[in-house]
This record gives sequence, structure tokens and C-alpha cells, in this order.
Amino acid sequence: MYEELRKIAVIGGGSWATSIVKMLGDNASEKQIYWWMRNEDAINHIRQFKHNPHYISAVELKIKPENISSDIKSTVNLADIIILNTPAAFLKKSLQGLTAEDFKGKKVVSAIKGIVPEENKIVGDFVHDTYAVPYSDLVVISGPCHAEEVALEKLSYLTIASQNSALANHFSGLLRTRYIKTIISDDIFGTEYAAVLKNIYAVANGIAHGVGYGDNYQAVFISNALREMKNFVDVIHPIERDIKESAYLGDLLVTCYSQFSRNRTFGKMIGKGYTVHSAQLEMNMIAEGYYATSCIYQINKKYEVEMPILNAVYNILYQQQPPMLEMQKLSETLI
Ligand SMILES: NC(=O)C1=CN([C@@H]2O[C@H](COP(=O)(O)OP(=O)(O)OC[C@H]3O[C@@H](n4cnc5c(N)ncnc54)[C@H](O)[C@@H]3O)[C@@H](O)[C@H]2O)C=CC1
Ligand SMILES: O=C(CO)COP(=O)(O)O
Repeated sequence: MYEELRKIAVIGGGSWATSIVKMLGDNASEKQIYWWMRNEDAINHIRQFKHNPHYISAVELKIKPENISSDIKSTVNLADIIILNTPAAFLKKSLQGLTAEDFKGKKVVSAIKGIVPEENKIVGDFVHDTYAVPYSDLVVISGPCHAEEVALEKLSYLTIASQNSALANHFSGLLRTRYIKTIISDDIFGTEYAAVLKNIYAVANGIAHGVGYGDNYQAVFISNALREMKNFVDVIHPIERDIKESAYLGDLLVTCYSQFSRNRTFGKMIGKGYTVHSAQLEMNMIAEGYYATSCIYQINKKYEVEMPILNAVYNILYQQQPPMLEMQKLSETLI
């Protein structure tokens, strides 16, 4: 049914977008890959040398030089499937100039693990509301998977969520490789919200490390974070789901434990006394958890789920409360 959809546009030029271009290029099935990024120098470099100069630079990218562009409209118009993969905070700016007409008949995939800040919406809701893309044409890519390990071709599992199982299966077939396995899910909302929350918990976990808590504390912290995630996601989208599946628990674990985690690294710097601004400057990459903390905090005013970890991170990042004090208060609530 979807077999003919083989023109795929990747929107974004960071680590994860570069990994997705690599996966699509390494996957043997017939396809055309198009790639949009804003940075002309990076585009020229990739056209000439087949490597992204700024992110996971060791990876050789199999894409035709003429298919890389900084023109968002022509890139979107050329494709059947649009993979959105800028950080959520820059999504609106990146899609500027596009209308519902540009998305008509297209399948839209979100590989973003963040909330669109000005809207306080997950990407699926944002795309549905702004560009009239039906929920049945949406796909979410999630699961525990760091770009750095894709670069090394370490075996990884991606969850491909869609309400449309035929579409999810077709898209999985375009992405699977020797080192990428896929798991199909129909929980597009839970998968997106869980991915957003795990970033906040990784920031909290990093802060805890930064102020001196150890591995024993971390294990208890993650158990509590999983319960907080479940409580929130079950209220926002109450369906039967197993929170121990890898798109939920697995992603929380990898982001809290991995040396590659952006959110954990950012949190650790905050715990060690960096300001938000200086921590952001120090990293060449974006920690979605910073933006997500404020967005979920606002969203939760409506739902009033008990979220002590979210509140502690919010107090530290947005209310200038001392990390040590907030972590001590939080530690009294952990069970
Ligand atoms: N890196 C990873 O391993 C994974 C990342 N993701 C998600 O993918 C999304 C993209 O993240 P990454 O690729 O890691 O990003 P990154 O941190 O590697 O790259 C940042 C990107 O943002 C762009 N950018 C920076 N400042 C900007 C500005 N002011 N205006 C417009 N664009 C700007 C940069 O050009 C670059 O393309 C996020 O939602 C992240 O959670 C999901 C799974 C894995
Ligand atoms: O979502 C990711 C891995 O699944 C990447 O986020 P972090 O880099 O913060 O761990």
C-alpha cells in the first residue's frame, strides 16, 4: 500500500539527523534521500567530502550531493516522507514559509524528542494542528539510541510508532540495517511524551551526579523517575501500555547512564555550578530537557500530576534555586 513512498526528506543537520541519513543510506532498499540543513558551509563540505563537519564527522554519508539543500520548501516538496529532526526549539523557525499545502498527502515522521516551546505541544500535535496532517499519516521514531553509537554501527533498537501499522512497517523497512532493528508501536502520544520526560529526568540525574550523589542514589532516582513518567503519560493519554518497554524505560536508562547523553552532561554541569547559559555554550549540542522542563511544567498546571522531579529541575533551571538544596529536598521524597 505504501510501497511507492520512497522519496524521503530529512530536516535538520545535527547528530541525530546525520545518523538517520546514514541509516537510510546503509539500508539496501531502493530510495531517494533528500536532506535539508540551514548551514551552507556544512552543505558544501558534505557535498564535497561526504562527511558532516560538525556532527558525528567520522561517518561517511551515502547521499547524492545535489540532494542536499538549504531550501526547505523545495526539499519538502520533493519528498513523500518528511522526517523532522531539528531540536524542537528550532522547529518552527526551520519550517518557516511552509503551509498545509506543502504537507498535503505527505507522511510526516518526528525523530524529535522535545516540545515545540511557543506552542507547548509535542511535535505530532504541532504538525497535526499547524499543517493539517492527519494523525494516521504521522510516525514517531524513538527508543534508546545515541547518534554516537549509530556512527560506530553498534546494534541498536528503534521504536517506530504510528496509528497506521502499514505505514509503520513500510517506514521500518526503509530504516533497518545490519545494526538497526525496529520495534513497532501504536502509541504515538505516549512515545513522544515519554521521550520528552526522559530528557528532563536525565538532566535531574546529571545534576544529582554533579552535586555528588553516586550510583546507589541513581538507581533509586531512576525507579522514581519511571513512576513519575508513567503517572504523567497515563494521565495525558490513558491507554494500556507497558512502561517497561524500551521506548519508555529503555530510553530513560540509556539517557541517565550513557556517557553520550547530552541531557545528563548538561545536568552535571548545572550540578557543578555552571549557569544555564555557560553550560549551553560549553556544549556544541542541544539538551532538549532544558526547554522541556518549562513546557511540561506549564502543561502539568492543567493535569496536576504529582511530579517532584520535574518541579525540582524547574526550580533549579528557571527559579535559580541552588541545585544542592533542591536535590536534598527531592531526596526526601524518593521511595
Ligand atoms: N543525538 C542523539 O543521539 C539523538 C537525538 N534525538 C533528538 O533529535 C533532535 C535533534 O537533536 P540532535 O541531532 O542531537 O541535535 P544536535 O545537538 O546534535 O545538533 C543541534 C542542531 O541544532 C541546530 N541549531 C543550533 N542552534 C540553532 C538555532 N539557533 N537555530 C536553528 N538551529 C539551530 C544545529 O545547526 C544542529 O543542526 C532532538 O530532539 C533530540 O532529542 C533523538 C534521538 C537520539
Ligand atoms: O534520546 C537520546 C537517546 O535515545 C539522546 O538524548 P541524550 O543525548 O540526552 O541521551
